[in-house]
Amino acid sequence: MAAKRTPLMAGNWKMNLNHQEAVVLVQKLVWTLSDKRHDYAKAEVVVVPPFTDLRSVQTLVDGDRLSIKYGAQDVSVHESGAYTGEISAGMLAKLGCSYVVVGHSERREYHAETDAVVNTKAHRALAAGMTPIVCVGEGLEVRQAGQQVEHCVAQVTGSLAGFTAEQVAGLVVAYEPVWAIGTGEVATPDDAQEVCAAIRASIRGSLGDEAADGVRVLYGGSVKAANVAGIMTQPDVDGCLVGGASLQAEEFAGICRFYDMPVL
Ligand SMILES: O=C[C@H](O)COP(=O)(O)O
Repeated sequence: MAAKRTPLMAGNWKMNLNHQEAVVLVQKLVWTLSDKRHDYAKAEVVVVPPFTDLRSVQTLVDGDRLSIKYGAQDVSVHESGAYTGEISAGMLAKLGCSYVVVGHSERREYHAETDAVVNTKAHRALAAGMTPIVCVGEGLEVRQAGQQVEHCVAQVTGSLAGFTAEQVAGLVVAYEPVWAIGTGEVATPDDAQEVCAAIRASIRGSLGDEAADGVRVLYGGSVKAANVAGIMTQPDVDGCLVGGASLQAEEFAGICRFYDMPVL
């Protein structure tokens, strides 16, 4: 019998909102979810603010015993030392982060992160007690050549190297087609399912049922409250990694409550 995977809705704020704005957004989000009687068993809710906001978010979440979790957008490949500007996994764990996004396409594109770098970051996060959200996804040219499955499976294989089946069962992989990020161009539910299913199948092939049935595979790319329900009907999509729409409390709360949204 396959493990039941709790859906996960993670809001990646990217380089938006200072620490004061972060507190306001988290308060609004939690209030909206509570007003709508959000069932956290139906969707885990995570915010992923910039590093500079994390202490304020931690204070709010801990002080008010909020049910949401939070994470970081990146982590250093190094454990500690003379690496100016870097943030270590230990520092993020100390701030109470549950998750760390690694290998986002914007890091791969603007900071030339390879699968090997992403793999090291994922290991750093897990070793510090946090769950990596390992991002993969194809650009437009790859999609037009019909190579999206091979491309994403290769990224997953490289990015998850060295993890055991038991570890992978607790990880999160996010499929984000680059052509759908911030463009308003959302992949169809079938597009999302095709690649998410292929990722799970490849994990099943290499690490077995425990890893494949446990790992949560998210979709990301122009997700909104209006289109989330259709995406979430797909059997291999376990949640969403949301960018722009996570900056608005009402909109992100609607995404978290995908189970009450109409399938359009
Ligand atoms: O991390 C989030 C993704 O890049 C999606 O961003 P978006 O929802 O603004 O398209």
